[in-house]
Amino acid sequence: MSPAPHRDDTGAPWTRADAAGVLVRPGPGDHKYTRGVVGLCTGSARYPGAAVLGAEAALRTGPGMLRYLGPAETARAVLARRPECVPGPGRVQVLVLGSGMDAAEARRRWLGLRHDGTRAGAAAGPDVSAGTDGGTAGADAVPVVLDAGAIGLVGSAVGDGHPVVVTPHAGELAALFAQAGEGRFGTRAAVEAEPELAALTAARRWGAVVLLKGAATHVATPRGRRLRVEVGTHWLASAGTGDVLAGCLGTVLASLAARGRSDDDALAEGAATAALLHARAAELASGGGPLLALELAEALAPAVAELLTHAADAAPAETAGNGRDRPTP
Ligand SMILES: NC(=O)C1=CN([C@@H]2O[C@H](COP(=O)(O)OP(=O)(O)OC[C@H]3O[C@@H](n4cnc5c(N)ncnc54)[C@H](OP(=O)(O)O)[C@@H]3O)[C@@H](O)[C@H]2O)[C@@H](O)CC1
Ligand SMILES: Nc1ncnc2c1ncn2[C@@H]1O[C@H](COP(=O)(O)OP(=O)(O)O)[C@@H](O)[C@H]1O
Repeated sequence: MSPAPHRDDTGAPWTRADAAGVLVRPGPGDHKYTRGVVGLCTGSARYPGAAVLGAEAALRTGPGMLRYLGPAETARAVLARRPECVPGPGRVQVLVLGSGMDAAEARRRWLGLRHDGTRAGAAAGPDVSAGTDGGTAGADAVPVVLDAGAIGLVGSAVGDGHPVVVTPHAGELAALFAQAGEGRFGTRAAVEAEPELAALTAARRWGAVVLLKGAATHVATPRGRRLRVEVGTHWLASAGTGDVLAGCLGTVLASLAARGRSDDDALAEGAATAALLHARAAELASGGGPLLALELAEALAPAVAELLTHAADAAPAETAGNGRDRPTP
């Protein structure tokens, strides 16, 4: 007999109160390294804009630090827009890989990160193998967000012991299934017809948390937990907004990892929280009309502020008992 469903097992909407429990306001005891460092390995000569969008989004969501781990020419574009970004290797709490690159380039970058990280650690490489305590690959491997060109690396990253969130749109998830020879969800139409089931099937198949993008966002874990985030506005359906989501997600997960939370439930809650921030930022940036992806990224900061204010104002009963950290006032 299957266990009785708990509240989230039905794919219930992830609410502002739920999301508010995931974010924290920095306190007097914090410094940049207690708040979470995001590593972005995104963008390419073909798609430098994706790196800029992801960096803007990660920074506007409020990390302690953002490291950019891509090639020099793309780093120049990122730094021209955001001098706050720190280029080059160093310890990170989360790695975001793949936005704005094809599968071959994502694989090359992934192999390079693994090689540097395992061989020389934080001093010489981006150190994707070591967690907050500088441990070795396996239990301490940092959480990884796999987007766009990197989605096909999910088996490799999970196999290496990384907690993984993979962020496909319907076409990318269909391609992943098709490459694995699994026909049921091998077309975009099939994924779009049953998005929640497709996300859940993928989460179980690959042992990763899946965030399936679309008109609604579906998050699923390998153990069957499902969360759903409704869109703020359909103006969000434009090029580059997925790159923004990946950056935002990196920061939310880095904050959780810095607090010692990178289990699948934490990743799923972080993913749903990033989707909710993204949806709210879209409403703020759109104001009822078209939005640009860069403006969407900028609107993440007020979306975070709004959520933290909501958390501070919420009655204790609204967030008590859900097992999550309460934000510090
Ligand atoms: N600013 C930046 O740097 C940005 C960079 N970006 C980066 O680009 C990379 C690729 O991302 P993506 O999701 O677009 O690619 P992908 O999954 O291969 O989808 C291709 C599918 O689309 C379809 N298709 C194409 N044109 C179509 C049309 N006119 N009308 C209808 N269908 C059309 C096409 O169908 P087909 O032509 O084959 O029938 C195929 O199925 C990725 O790395 C991402 O991060 C983006 O985030 C944007 C901002
Ligand atoms: N019809 C829609 N209404 C609202 N949001 C949408 C719709 N279609 C897609 N989105 C959202 O827009 C974003 C697009 O991401 P993605 O497809 O990766 O685009 P890109 O690769 O161009 O950045 C996702 O967050 C997705 O959930």
